[in-house]
Amino acid sequence: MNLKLTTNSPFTIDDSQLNITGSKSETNRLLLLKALFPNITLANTSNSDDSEVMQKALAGNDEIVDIHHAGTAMRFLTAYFSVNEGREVVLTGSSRMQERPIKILVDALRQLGVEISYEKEEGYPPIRIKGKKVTASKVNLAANVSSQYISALLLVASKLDNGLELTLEGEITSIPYIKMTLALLNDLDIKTSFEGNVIKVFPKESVESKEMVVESDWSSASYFFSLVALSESAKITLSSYKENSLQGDSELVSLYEKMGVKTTFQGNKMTLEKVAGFNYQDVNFELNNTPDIAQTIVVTCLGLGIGCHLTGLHTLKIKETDRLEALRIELTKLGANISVTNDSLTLVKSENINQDVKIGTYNDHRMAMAFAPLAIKVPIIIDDAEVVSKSYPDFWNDLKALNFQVSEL
Ligand SMILES: O=C(O)C1=C[C@@H](OP(=O)(O)O)[C@@H](O)[C@H](O)C1
Ligand SMILES: C=C(OP(=O)(O)O)C(=O)O
Repeated sequence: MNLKLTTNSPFTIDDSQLNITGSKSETNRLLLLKALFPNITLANTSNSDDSEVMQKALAGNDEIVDIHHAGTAMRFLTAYFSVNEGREVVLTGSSRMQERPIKILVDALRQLGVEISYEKEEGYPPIRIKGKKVTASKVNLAANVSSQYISALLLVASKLDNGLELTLEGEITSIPYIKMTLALLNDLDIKTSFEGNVIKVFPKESVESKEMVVESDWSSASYFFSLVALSESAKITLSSYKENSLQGDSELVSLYEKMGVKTTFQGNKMTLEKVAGFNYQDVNFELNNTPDIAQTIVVTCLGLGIGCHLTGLHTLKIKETDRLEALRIELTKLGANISVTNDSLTLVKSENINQDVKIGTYNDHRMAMAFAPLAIKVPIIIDDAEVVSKSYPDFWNDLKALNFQVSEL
């Protein structure tokens, strides 16, 4: 489905309200923890495809489990099935998922005595897992490729007889996601420690019954930070968000202050407002902690006519697509002067943006959503627009509610 996006000009948003679905990251952690500790209950869970496949995989008893494009489901379930004694599964995914490396996690689980083999290519899904009782408790693994390998081990650790001690090697990437995992374990009174490059999780047979309420998704909120930044004037209130969030992408507040967006909090509501008369300057951001908002930010900069230099982007090439290359190709189509390296991106400021460009989305929900706010500046076409359902199924309806004209081509 191709969608053409346009807006009135100048584009203004009066005091609009939106309720955003639960965090995909928090939800997929809590779905696994609920499988280990069935007496916890969950509220405000994500309605994303990724959480749906996670839920289905945990509820089923299939010999072949297909998690499609869901990276956290692939990684977290690899650990889950590994410690599920007596269960043998083949864990697979989309063709792109079969290009996203999992060797670091498989090697770590093999250190713990788990039997895992590759069905196709060495180092990549699909993998065959023979679950076993794990008594080993020490493991080393590289921490500079994906934090999800670490979170996967941490999530199952408390159910191991002797807990788990992880020694992380190299620079630790996407740290806020590791901290999110530990915070959720701590919420369930599971004892952990994180000192230097060593993380410990202590054994815990059972937890107190408790309702775990998922905060709405900050990565999904990023598209409204961009939309407010690009508007003539705008005020949008989003729920339900916390000022002190477990999600690293809450850094959006300070990042978008530098692009003319003021954020205030009241209870579980977050209000974004365009700052009138803002003095825009080129921006330089280090995004090692917040990789998922890189696409949002660079498109905002293009729309504002400012330059940007973004670093800490080394994980982008192994996500839903090679996001650096996808950005370079699609921004070039819009007339942008863009260059990328293995871990950075530079946009030279420009006033001109080509209109009616068809944006390729590469099976990547964030390519579709990051480029959508640019319709405030020029008419734009989004190819394969359904991809948004990976994390935010209601995205196009929410844009329509903000007076975007969204028409199917
Ligand atoms: O743990 C998580 O929920 C996630 C971790 C990040 O991946 P990396 O750790 O591979 O950067 C992020 O990109 C992804 O959207 C969700
Ligand atoms: C990279 C992402 O998710 P995953 O790694 O879970 O596929 C994302 O949502 O941007």
